Amino acid sequence: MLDKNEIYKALAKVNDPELNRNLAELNMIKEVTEEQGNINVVLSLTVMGCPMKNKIENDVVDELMKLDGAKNVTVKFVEMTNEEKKKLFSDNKKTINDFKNTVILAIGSGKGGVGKSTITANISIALSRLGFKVGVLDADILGYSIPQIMGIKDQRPKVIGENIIIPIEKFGIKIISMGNLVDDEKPLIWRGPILAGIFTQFLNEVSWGKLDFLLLDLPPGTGDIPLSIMQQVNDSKFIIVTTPQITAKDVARRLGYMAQRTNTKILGVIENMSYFVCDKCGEKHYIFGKGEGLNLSKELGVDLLGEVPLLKEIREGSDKGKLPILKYKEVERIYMNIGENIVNHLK
Ligand SMILES: Nc1ncnc2c1ncn2[C@@H]1O[C@H](COP(=O)(O)OP(=O)(O)OP(=O)(O)O)[C@@H](O)[C@H]1O
Repeated sequence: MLDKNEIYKALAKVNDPELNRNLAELNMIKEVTEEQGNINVVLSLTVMGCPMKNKIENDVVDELMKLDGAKNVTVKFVEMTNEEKKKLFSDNKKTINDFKNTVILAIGSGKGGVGKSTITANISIALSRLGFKVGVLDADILGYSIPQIMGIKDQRPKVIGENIIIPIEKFGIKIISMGNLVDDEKPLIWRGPILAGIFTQFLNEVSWGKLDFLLLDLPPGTGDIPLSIMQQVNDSKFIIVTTPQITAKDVARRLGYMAQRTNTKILGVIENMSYFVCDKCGEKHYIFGKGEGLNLSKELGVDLLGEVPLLKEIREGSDKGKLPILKYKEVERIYMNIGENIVNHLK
């Protein structure tokens, strides 16, 4: 006869792949019986048509068959009662994510249109290529552009029960954006507190799973929303994006000071649209000015993490939902370099 505790311990090693928590934590183990090595398990699911049913079943069989004396495993599924579902969702509401081992990088710019979302999307790929599990939270709730840039405009995240959202996955990156939840044609007219609430929901009610990096694409500006985000996310690190233009740098510096006042560590500055290399003469032209990214980093006492040139391929790739890092060698080199710099600065 097998030890029941051992069976429960083995079952606790199996995760629900969507909710990223184990079967015991989710109260999914309804019944366990065992006779002469034949183990019968009854598991309760949120919905009977759960697409992860087969995966869960296989994982349970794999784990239980590892036990000494296990001869055969049968898994049956039943559906949770409404009461059980309610309890599951309310229990998991605040605790679904554990960011203990996640570096939260807030990417902000101060001035709008300097390329913060483009940089967020491309460095998510760079970090993923370096072997990290990465999520992107588009905190620019009203002015979202991540779905367009990452080519997921027509996708919708799955919602389980009342309050667990499964992020969209593209290129191995988990992504959530308001743009995938609303009708693109209609203007959004929410004010500060509602926007802050949506951000909190994105953070707590999206099932992010185990992430090494969560990138927050902040809205432009130095107002309420970036401030409330910095206050809500303990221990986030800030990356400031600017162009070499004085006006962009001045607003970026204000954002930097705001970060410092809220005790948010600034990891570094990325200068975007630094220069343009002429197709014909091959020379660098400093269209928006020169060196202000470096100046800003010095003023804030941090490093310049990289300089991204103004490239037609970057603009075209973003407009078409085709990430330029995946298509152009030169762009790949630049963003991979920034990804490596980020990692090195965290060491
Ligand atoms: N290095 C670059 N070279 C060419 N075009 C770029 C570059 N970086 C960004 N762009 C283009 O600039 C525009 C603005 O970029 P993006 O949307 O990323 O800026 P943002 O700072 O996130 O804007 P917002 O303030 O609206 O959030 C986009 O059309 C994008 O394709």
